[in-house]
Amino acid sequence: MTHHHSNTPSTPEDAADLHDTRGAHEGRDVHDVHDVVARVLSRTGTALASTAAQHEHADGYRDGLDDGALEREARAARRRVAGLSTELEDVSEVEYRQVRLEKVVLVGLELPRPHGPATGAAGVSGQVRDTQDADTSLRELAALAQTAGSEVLDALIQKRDHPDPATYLGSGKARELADVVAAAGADTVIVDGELAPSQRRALEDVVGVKVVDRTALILDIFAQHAKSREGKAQVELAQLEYLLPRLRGWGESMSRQAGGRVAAGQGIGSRGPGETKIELDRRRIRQRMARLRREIQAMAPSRETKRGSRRRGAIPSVAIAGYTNAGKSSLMNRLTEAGIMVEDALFATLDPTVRRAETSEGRTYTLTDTVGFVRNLPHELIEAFRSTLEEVAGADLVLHVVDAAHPDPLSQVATVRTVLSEIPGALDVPELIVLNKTDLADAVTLAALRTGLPGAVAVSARTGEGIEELRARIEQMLPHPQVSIDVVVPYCRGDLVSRVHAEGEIDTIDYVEAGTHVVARVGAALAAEIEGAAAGATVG
Ligand SMILES: Nc1nc2c(ncn2[C@@H]2O[C@H](COP(=O)(O)OP(=O)(O)OP(=O)(O)O)[C@@H](O)[C@H]2O)c(=O)[nH]1
Ligand SMILES: [Mg+2]
Repeated sequence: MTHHHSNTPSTPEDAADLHDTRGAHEGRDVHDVHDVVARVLSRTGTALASTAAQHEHADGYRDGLDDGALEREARAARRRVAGLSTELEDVSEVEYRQVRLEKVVLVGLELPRPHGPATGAAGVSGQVRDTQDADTSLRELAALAQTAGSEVLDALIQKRDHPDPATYLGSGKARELADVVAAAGADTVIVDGELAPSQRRALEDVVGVKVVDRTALILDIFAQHAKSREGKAQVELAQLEYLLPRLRGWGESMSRQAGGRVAAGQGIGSRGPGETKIELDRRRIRQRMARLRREIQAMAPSRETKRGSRRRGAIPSVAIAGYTNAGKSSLMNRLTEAGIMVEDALFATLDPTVRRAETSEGRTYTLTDTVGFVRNLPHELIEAFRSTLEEVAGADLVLHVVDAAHPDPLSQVATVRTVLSEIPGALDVPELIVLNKTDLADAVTLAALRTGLPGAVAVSARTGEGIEELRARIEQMLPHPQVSIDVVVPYCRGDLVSRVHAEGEIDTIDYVEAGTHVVARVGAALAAEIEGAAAGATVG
């Protein structure tokens, strides 16, 4: 991948370039909207109903097989089959913006840091940081594109103060991009940012191939990876949310068309005043979104119940969070010996997985793997995945996994914290930073990270290095059971003694005639149960 760096500032001609090119698109857009909206809305059922069968099927085979291997195989197959589309992928086709199996050219802007000095006197170090940042971001975009199944042919970065309102890139750079695209034989351009519908159209006009933005790319990956009913519904909701304002863009041209019809004496009274086809579509999409929201909400209670029962049983919960590809699933596998899919791809995990694990003292806790975070995570997705992300807010401890071998781990940490700050309560949960991939990270970087992130534990999920220390730190940081008991549990209630071993902290244990004499600290619920059993024994 070559980077064409350019310091060319935007020129006045960029602004002059703002000619209206919409006329050329009108026919195509109108056609697509009819097609696409019809297709979206004619789908029988939603993700919920139509994937239920597939889901049951998967459930039947779940245990005893390596989920990871099966899912990896499925994904590889999906990547090989062009045009194979599940109903969810239809939604991204709405934007005719599917990204798999395409040959792509990436383009990014190198913008001044938002909180840095505003003028050119930014200073050398500031400039260097910006260049690195643009680079890291573009490299990540390349990884995202590959994850979506496309082939990255080339990449381009332009340095600007702000995106061009008309074409995102300056017009000169856009023409350069057109040449690169033609020379490379690419069929798609992916922009490392979010494009307004008009920018996308204008840029498409210049480069002559389809243009996709970062948000659409991430949505596409999520659509490919969503597996559970809830995950699918969440992604569909996010896609419709992304689609809605873009329909409005098309709607303007369609309203003009409708206006023409009205002027020509057609269509008056056929619908309410001003009610165009697009408004009707928009309303129906909103209705569909409302239904998805209801469905997602209806799925939430089962998770609430699960969480509630864990609470009542006083089993502490630990959530794994972190940037995508940091090694969250690998760490989960290490800590639980579970077969969760690990892949060198972004967003390998979309559905929260809960497993049982034990601290160094043998205390049981639940461990939840969560969806990875990424810079500029589309807000549509944060919204749609809110209930999933709330797992983090409900946990007793967050393991924040950091890829210590990444070129810029600290900005990944900042991104993760920004996303967490959007979930009420998530920042109040105690956080343990886990510096992962120590087998790859160099010693100097690692030392710097330990200084920058005091209290962090360094591990390698791959080699197992540091895992014992991590288990010990988890033991320390989990809430400790508060109720002291000093009881004799009758031998017929061995189950209660087992629970003290799993959930509580035992000071002494010995065996007397009446039963097991336990001095320990346990949760309130277990304490009550044990007292009851002990009292019952005394009375009986
Ligand atoms: N060398 C090395 N590689 C690791 C380590 N931990 C994870 N990896 C690799 O990093 C890649 C990503 O690991 P995952 O566990 O899938 O990462 P994740 O954070 O779950 O990623 P997403 O679910 O995609 O957000 C895989 O190729 C792993 O094999 C480690 O300690 N050392
Ligand atoms: Mg994962």
